[in-house]
Amino acid sequence: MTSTSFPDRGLYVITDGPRPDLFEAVKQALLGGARLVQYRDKTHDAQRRHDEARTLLALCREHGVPLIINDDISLARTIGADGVHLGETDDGIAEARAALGANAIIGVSCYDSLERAQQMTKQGANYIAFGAFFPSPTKPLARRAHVDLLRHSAALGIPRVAIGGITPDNGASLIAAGADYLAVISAVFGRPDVRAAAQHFTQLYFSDRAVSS
Ligand SMILES: Cc1ncc(COP(=O)(O)OP(=O)(O)O)c(N)n1
Ligand SMILES: Cc1ncsc1CCOP(=O)(O)O
Repeated sequence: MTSTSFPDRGLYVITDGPRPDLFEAVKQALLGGARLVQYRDKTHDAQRRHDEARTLLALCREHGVPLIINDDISLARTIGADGVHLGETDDGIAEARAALGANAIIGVSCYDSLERAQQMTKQGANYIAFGAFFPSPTKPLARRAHVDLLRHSAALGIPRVAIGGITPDNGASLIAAGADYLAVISAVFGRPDVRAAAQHFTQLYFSDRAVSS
């Protein structure tokens, strides 16, 4: 087992709902270089979510990669996950910090809003997420964001995550605009070779095209 720390950039993979090979898929993504994992499941009951998240945490720990729980501060606390991701309808940063402690990674969705990003940064978020930047097969009705938001939010001095319809082909433009992490569901977990898909994203961080503009 290696130690777990918050990486400074890279591929952020997010699980999405039921699949029989969930653990194998996440393992392949980790072998392909994923640097953050989020457990996102909006369908299963609490017991199943608890069991899956706990197994995923053990897997992530083996790879020294933080596990973030979507929406559910209580689940994150119960299993000792590394952090939580919060949307605008979830509990706030103060509740998450009180429950999870000073070292927890607390990420917040800011959608298309620089103002919300400023507020969340002041409140102590560890990262902010913008998007959807492209049409998302997973969340077709997701609010859309413009790539300029990544450029305009650089001065906040907080890690920035881009999400929504990201592929190896369009991801380089987001890294070039300032995205520290690319958060991806379908272009990794929807691919027949999850490890190779993750590697394609990982390579973007070493590519000449991923130079800030
Ligand atoms: C890294 C990351 N960014 C954005 C989201 C979306 O969060 P939210 O707006 O709360 O929507 P749901 O994920 O709950 O559908 C995310 N999960 N992760
Ligand atoms: C959870 C979420 N929030 C905005 S888009 C999205 C889904 C991202 O999934 P995909 O990478 O398949 O577009």
